[in-house]
Amino acid sequence: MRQDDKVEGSLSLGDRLLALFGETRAHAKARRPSVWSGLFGCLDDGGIFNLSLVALLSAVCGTTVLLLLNAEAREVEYHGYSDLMAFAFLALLVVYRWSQNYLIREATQEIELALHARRLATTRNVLRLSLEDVQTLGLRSVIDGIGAHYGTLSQTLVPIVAGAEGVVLLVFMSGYLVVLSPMAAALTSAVVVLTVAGFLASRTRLDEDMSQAVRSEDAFRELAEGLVRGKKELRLNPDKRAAFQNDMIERSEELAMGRSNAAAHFAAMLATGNSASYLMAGAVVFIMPLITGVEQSDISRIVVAVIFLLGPISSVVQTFQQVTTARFALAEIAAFQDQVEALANRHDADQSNGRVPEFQELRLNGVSYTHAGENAFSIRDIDLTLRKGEILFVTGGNGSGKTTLLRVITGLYPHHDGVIQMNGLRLAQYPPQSYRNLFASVFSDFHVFQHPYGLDEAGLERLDRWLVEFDIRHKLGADLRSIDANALSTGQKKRVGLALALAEQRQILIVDEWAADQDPSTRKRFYHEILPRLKADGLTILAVTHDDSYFDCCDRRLHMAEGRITEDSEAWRQ
Ligand SMILES: Nc1ncnc2c1ncn2[C@@H]1O[C@H](COP(=O)(O)OP(=O)(O)OP(=O)(O)O)[C@@H](O)[C@H]1O
Repeated sequence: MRQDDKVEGSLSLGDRLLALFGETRAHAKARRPSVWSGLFGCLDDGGIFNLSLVALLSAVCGTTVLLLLNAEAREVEYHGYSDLMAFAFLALLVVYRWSQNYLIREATQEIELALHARRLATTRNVLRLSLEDVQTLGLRSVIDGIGAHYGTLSQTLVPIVAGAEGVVLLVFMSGYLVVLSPMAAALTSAVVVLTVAGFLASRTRLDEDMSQAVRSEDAFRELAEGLVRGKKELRLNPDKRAAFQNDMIERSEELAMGRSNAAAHFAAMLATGNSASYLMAGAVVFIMPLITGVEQSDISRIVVAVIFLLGPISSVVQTFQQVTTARFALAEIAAFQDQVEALANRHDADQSNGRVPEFQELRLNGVSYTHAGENAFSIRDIDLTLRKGEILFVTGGNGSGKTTLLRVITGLYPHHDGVIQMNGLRLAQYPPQSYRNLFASVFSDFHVFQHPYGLDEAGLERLDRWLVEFDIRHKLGADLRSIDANALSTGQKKRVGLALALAEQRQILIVDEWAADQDPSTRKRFYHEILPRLKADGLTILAVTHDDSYFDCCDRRLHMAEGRITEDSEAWRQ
């Protein structure tokens, strides 16, 4: 089933079940139903109604098993063993098992599908975001927002659904207890009410503990990443290693404290809830006969009923922890979803893959862009013209703004000021996809995906040819639909990156210090053979380079310093 269609449309059963968790998403409240309207709204589509019927069936079976056991225990004394009762008992057990299994399976499946739809919608929105928005969100927040929090939530689903079923069972068994002994029923209700009240009273503290634990986890995860990424530096320098280890110990302690504070709260609740349950059974045996003069045979039946109640009570108490965890994860998911949605709606309404124009000329007049943050770096007053078939080099010192300029030109960053014209037509601040379709790029922080997305059979053939050309084909498997870039050196990976970019057959090629990691002969071939050949094929090339011995291999060179173009020189071939 495709969930995409459900995302914007009516609420699915899973969404309605999630609403029962208590949706905390601010603007979602307008769209989503309250717990009760969510519940009753479901009666229309039969979803929750069906699940409620199965939960009732399960509770009726569970209670009847208890009733039957109590009745049979008394009958055996007078009339002996009954085949019919034994058969009824087994039949009830079978139905009980089926209904419980069905309820948990169906409910968790529906919720997982709803979560899948949300994850999909958020992923879609993240794909719509501009590069600067994704950089603002940060890698970890994206990974958590579409991954980790969903994992946490998923782990709580089975216990929560089982707990919900426990609540229904509890109600039915309590009803039976009322019939047996109103006094015992009152004791049971008192225990349940006190446990729930205790949980609700400490919920704010629990939420704070959870937030603290999550913050500590984030900090620890960052360190754990450093443990792998910075392995070389740590391995070579014992002082660095010791200081890093101390930091890890501190963070780990913080994490342990955060987690154990939350666990301590739950433990106290669990222990109190369980002890109170046993106290309740004790009161039935030791105190009730003194107060009410109840008969011994009735006491036995009440005790059996109370013992049967202990299971659901304990399961409901344990569910509190899961519900808190689930609500927390859901709130984090919703907050991220809202943040991404707001960013995605702010601009870039263009989602079309529009017709790619025939590139003739790109002109920038007084263009500027400023990075986010305090004292952020800007590129300013950029004037440049790029014509079809040109090779344009951008040079300049580290941090002079070359990469930033390339990202503005490609539309990855919006231009904050000035005018960009393509073939004489002014571009919007966030240029449309049809414009971005002009470019293929190998930025210095490029990524090689596991699969060459976007390449059809003809594209794969082109990729194959370029890989052979760059003498890297033999390092990849026979089937280019799967690429393992982890086994490649930095220079080799860049060759694969360039081959992938060229296989896309775009009109403008952007390369950011591509040759920096290549051996001298490959570098020479790149500047003296590959670039001229691409130019001859009609490609326009925009390259950032520090290779001053090859500065003559372009048609024009722009030099940048402190975010401005300080030189724009033609005819470097003279
Ligand atoms: N995402 C970002 N957020 C904030 N500042 C940034 C960001 N990316 C780059 N900068 C800043 O912008 C400035 C220019 O960076 P840029 O990468 O454009 O320089 P560059 O000329 O390509 O440098 P290099 O030759 O070292 O690659 C730097 O001071 C950098 O710190």
